[in-house]
Amino acid sequence: MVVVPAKRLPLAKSRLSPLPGGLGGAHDRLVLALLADTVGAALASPAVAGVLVVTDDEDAAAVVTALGARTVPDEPDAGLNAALAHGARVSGSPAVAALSSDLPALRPEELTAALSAAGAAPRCFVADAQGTGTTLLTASGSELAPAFGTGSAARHRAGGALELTGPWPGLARDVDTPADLQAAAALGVGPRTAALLTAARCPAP
Ligand SMILES: Nc1nc2c(ncn2[C@@H]2O[C@H](COP(=O)(O)OP(=O)(O)OP(=O)(O)O)[C@@H](O)[C@H]2O)c(=O)[nH]1
Ligand SMILES: C=C(OP(=O)(O)O)C(=O)O
Repeated sequence: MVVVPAKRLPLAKSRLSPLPGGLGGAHDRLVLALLADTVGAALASPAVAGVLVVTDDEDAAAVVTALGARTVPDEPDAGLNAALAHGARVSGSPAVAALSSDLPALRPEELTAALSAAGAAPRCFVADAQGTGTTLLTASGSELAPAFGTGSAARHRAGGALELTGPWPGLARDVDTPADLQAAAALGVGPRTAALLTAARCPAP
């Protein structure tokens, strides 16, 4: 089971503001598109039994539910790691993966390969493109013990999780800033993010 966290849209991804060019004013729609493309790619991986999104945002919940994910309220309301631990508990699954919700360039094959590689150890993680953050943390027969946040790769490493590396540029490419969004677009993003970027380049008359 893959657990994906999502804050309320207006509060999430504050580093993405101000958005460039034609994307101005589209913050919530962009955050939702990033989430939906991430969840869509995860659901398309045959290695994924299901996706559970931990969120209190009704719009986000409606969109990911339509894609085939389950949702659960962020009952702890105590930050990202509490939300992930809650999702892992609620999932009831012995094999859980926490996946960042801002990976619009994620390809199902990348996640399939990373989850397969994760069989090598009880806890594994994939670092973000900068090498300092984490985009995927897996646990099988072990507590997830998420330690996401700035510098999380070092914490997950120090906590005994095995670092996985592979040809997974979309899995590593999290989007925190407008420059990250450009880098993701260069890799190729999922349909919802792509539609927003296209509309921003070619505004309706
Ligand atoms: N359910 C839930 N999700 C969270 C929480 N905090 C962060 N997230 C989600 O976790 C993901 C990664 O978190 P960050 O990259 O730190 O995101 P952020 O706090 O929205 O971003 P900034 O405001 O730019 O720092 C984002 O998609 C958030 O929506 C939380 O308390 N609960
Ligand atoms: C939440 C994390 O980072 P960011 O704030 O870059 O998304 C992380 O990498 O653990």
